[in-house]
Amino acid sequence: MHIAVTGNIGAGKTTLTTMLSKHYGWDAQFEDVDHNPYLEDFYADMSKWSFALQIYFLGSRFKQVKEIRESGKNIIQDRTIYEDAHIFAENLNDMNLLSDRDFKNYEAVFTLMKSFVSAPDLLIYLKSDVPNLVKKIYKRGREYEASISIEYLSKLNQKYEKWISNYTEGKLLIIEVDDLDFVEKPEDFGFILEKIEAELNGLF
Ligand SMILES: Nc1ncnc2c1ncn2[C@@H]1O[C@H](COP(=O)(O)OP(=O)(O)O)[C@@H](O)[C@H]1O
Ligand SMILES: Nc1ncnc2c1ncn2[C@H]1C[C@H](O)[C@@H](COP(=O)(O)O)O1
Repeated sequence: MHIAVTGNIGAGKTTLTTMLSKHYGWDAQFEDVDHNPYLEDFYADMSKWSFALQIYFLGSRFKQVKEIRESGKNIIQDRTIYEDAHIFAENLNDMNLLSDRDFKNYEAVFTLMKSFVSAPDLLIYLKSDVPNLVKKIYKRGREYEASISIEYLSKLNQKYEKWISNYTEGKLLIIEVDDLDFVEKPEDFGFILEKIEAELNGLF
């Protein structure tokens, strides 16, 4: 079984992925953030580094897709390859931080890769509003993310809403996380587990 957790920066994907992986004993796959050679430079100068960063994330996410296909294990994945293309790359192009020429080049590679990608059995979307995202990004305290603007987060949120409302590739569970503290409150984590198990009824 392949479950993926999706959502904007700071929504709680990594935290929930870690908790679910421990709870169910599933393998977890995380984004390449700490060893990412472009992320810090990207936040310092988005226009200069956007193409290099997108290609890097695309490659690392495709490697994960391949591992998921080959492992035959139950896996929970922190963010999907779809988000790189439909949320981040598209938004950078809209904001003129990724040129049309580079975006077309990127899309051609993504389209090729997509034919090898299977959708997760369940996609869990952590929906959050921008003030809460800002709070959580601040709480996490990665220095290079201090430059993330409200405008950038809002545009990403709009892209998420559009993408999720058209998502038909597999089962989808939307969880509004702003009033949930699944880190400190076991009952909030229990609420999420109940929702997941209802969606996966029969597969457990
Ligand atoms: N529901 C929640 N309640 C309380 N704190 C949370 C919640 N979700 C995430 N956090 C905290 O917010 C920060 C960002 O969460 P993280 O899992 O890194 O988000 P993401 O992977 O989506 O960017 C972390 O410090 C995490 O502990
Ligand atoms: N495809 C991407 N383009 C730009 N930035 C990205 C992409 N994928 C992830 N990121 C950034 C956003 C955050 O700063 C870090 C980690 O993501 P998070 O949502 O906090 O798990 O990488």
